[in-house]
Amino acid sequence: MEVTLENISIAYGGAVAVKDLSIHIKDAESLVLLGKSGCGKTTTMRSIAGLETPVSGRIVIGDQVVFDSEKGIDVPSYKRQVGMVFQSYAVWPHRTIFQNVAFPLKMQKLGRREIAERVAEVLEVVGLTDFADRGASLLSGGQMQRVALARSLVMRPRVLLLDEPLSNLDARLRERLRVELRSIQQKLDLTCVYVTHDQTEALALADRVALMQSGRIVQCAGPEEVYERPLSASIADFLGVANILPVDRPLDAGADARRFRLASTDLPVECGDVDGGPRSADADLRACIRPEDLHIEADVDGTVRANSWPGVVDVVSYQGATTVYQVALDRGPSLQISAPRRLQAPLVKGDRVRTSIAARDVQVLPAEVAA
Ligand SMILES: Nc1ncnc2c1ncn2[C@@H]1O[C@H](COP(=O)(O)OP(=O)(O)OP(=O)(O)O)[C@@H](O)[C@H]1O
Repeated sequence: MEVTLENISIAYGGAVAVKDLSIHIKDAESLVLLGKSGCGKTTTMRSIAGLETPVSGRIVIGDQVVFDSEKGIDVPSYKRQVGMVFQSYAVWPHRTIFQNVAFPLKMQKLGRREIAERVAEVLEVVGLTDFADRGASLLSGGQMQRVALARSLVMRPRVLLLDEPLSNLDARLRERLRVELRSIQQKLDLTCVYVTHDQTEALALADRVALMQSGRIVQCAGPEEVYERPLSASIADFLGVANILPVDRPLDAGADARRFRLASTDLPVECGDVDGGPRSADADLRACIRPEDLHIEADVDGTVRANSWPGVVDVVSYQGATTVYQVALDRGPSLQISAPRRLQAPLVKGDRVRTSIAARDVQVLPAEVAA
């Protein structure tokens, strides 16, 4: 079922939490709202469920207008046929899994046989068929979250809203359930809106990621696009690009829009030719460099070239599959470099090294997306 938000604004007292937000979610699409705490993700999602009343705008689910500030339409939450799964499972410990999942259908006064069939169907989807008669207090966190999911799915919602549903689980379980959730969403062709501040989770679960900052969507695209081509340095930062370095234009840049130097240094840097390079009108520019794109090797000559800078190893942190180095560049900032474990002649703190990067792996971006 499609969902459309048009010019939604939501305020608490005088403070605006969501600003003139518009987005169209396609049928069977998984849209992830991603952003820092307080950016308005939950508030946006709750407005779809009818748990927040926008001050202005329009919300349409399928062909039903569920909210329209101008026409005074505000369909109550229970009539919107929207399912919700939260961080806390809200599972009743003294009931069996079957009873937990059957509860909303009982409230709808469905017949015994239909309830049994529908519960069996969703327990199979979430992989809990063999646990139907088990008391909910005996479940692990991951199983409880699956019960909560089953209880939402059993209502056959038109849209499923998930608010950080995995954040109470340990890292390994979270990874597993992430893949399971994605598989269930695709198998059932569910339209989902998923809220998280975890970028890995967002990329893994999304058909499209909507990045939010201060109540606005600042970029909305497929996970690969968002990861490979963030629109601003602050988005890149949020997506885990560890080296964000202010840059200036060199005096001799001439017509070459790809040439810069790291700010307050004489270290030249060249970026790739993505979309013709950064616009010269953008004043506050940052070079965004991923630690895994930087190359590190022992150095003897100490010369400075474009994208090839000498420095000294400050920190070595062995991390299993990779080793992370912090290198203080000569007359420049520190860089974080992640090197594959086997390709490396051992380097230790205090070693003189050269760090280099291909121009295509340097993105020069404005600090923020223009408001
Ligand atoms: N009930 C409320 N009363 C007053 N202000 C609120 C209320 N709920 C949210 N806010 C404010 O609205 C803004 C957006 O909050 P929201 O919960 O949507 O952010 P979020 O991105 O989901 O953050 P988190 O990841 O921490 O849940 C925040 O500044 C928050 O303090």
